[in-house]
Amino acid sequence: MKTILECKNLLKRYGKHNALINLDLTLQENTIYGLFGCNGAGKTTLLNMISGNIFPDRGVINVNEKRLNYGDSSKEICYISEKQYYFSGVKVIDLLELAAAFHNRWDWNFANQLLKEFKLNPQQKIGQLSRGMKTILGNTIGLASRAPLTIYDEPEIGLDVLMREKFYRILIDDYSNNPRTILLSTHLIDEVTKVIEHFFIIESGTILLKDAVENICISSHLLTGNRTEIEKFTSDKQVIYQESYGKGMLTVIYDLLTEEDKRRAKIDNISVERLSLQKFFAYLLERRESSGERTENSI
Ligand SMILES: Nc1ncnc2c1ncn2[C@@H]1O[C@H](COP(=O)(O)OP(=O)(O)OP(=O)(O)O)[C@@H](O)[C@H]1O
Repeated sequence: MKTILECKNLLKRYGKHNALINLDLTLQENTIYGLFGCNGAGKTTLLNMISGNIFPDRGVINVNEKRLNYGDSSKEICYISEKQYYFSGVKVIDLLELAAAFHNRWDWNFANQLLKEFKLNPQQKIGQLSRGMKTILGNTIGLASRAPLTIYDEPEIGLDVLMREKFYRILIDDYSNNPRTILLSTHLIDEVTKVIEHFFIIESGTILLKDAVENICISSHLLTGNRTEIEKFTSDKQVIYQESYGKGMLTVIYDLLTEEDKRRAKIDNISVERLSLQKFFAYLLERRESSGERTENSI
């Protein structure tokens, strides 16, 4: 598979604070990715950098093997951020025309279909749209651009659950007919688990974990039971989180369990549960928070 985006050793400093440090990220063609991280982890800084809005203090960004230089914004990328400011006096149709002029693969038929589907009036001024409708407008541009790399920063802001489901359904349908690379940065991890194929977790400005969603589904387990039994059981496993209560223990592992492991767990009275990606993420970061592994990245 071809690489569409490569970020190498990115550093971005704001004063003494490193918003990004030693950050490497590679995205392949025709894949949907999730980007997750706590508030202030560096997601928006990274996405702004990829889309050329800010420039790294160090490191390299290549889009389709072409280096992104200072001041460049790649036509291969459509970046939709709900934190972006749209001129309030501009009409919906004017913004779509601007986007259409920039993106070579723009599809007007699809854009008009989306306006109807989302009940967006093309003649309405952006300043008159509700918070959710502004998000829908951004999401519509991202979809109709059909850009080789489409990046959404929190595409769910202001949307009710039905609208979020509708957006993700349309995204998947359109992606299956028009494959491209999509990067979704969101806090609603469970909602995108069915949409994304791979994910990245960013913490304190660097990538903490990357994997296929499928691997998390089969490898993340929550074990509860007697402390001594759990400690024995997990001695050869990758432990993500551990918490004792009385004689009991709760442990999260990131490992495949064999049939023999499952038999042993049953005999030792250890309960085994699969974890959702969102829960796994919460335990992973909770451990780092409580053990002090999570630090302020300053050099
Ligand atoms: N313009 C700026 N000036 C100074 N510090 C900044 C600036 N932009 C971001 N930061 C800092 O960089 C760090 C990363 O911020 P960023 O907005 O990338 O996080 P995020 O992961 O997108 O967070 P959230 O989920 O809350 O949107 C934070 O500590 C933030 O305070």
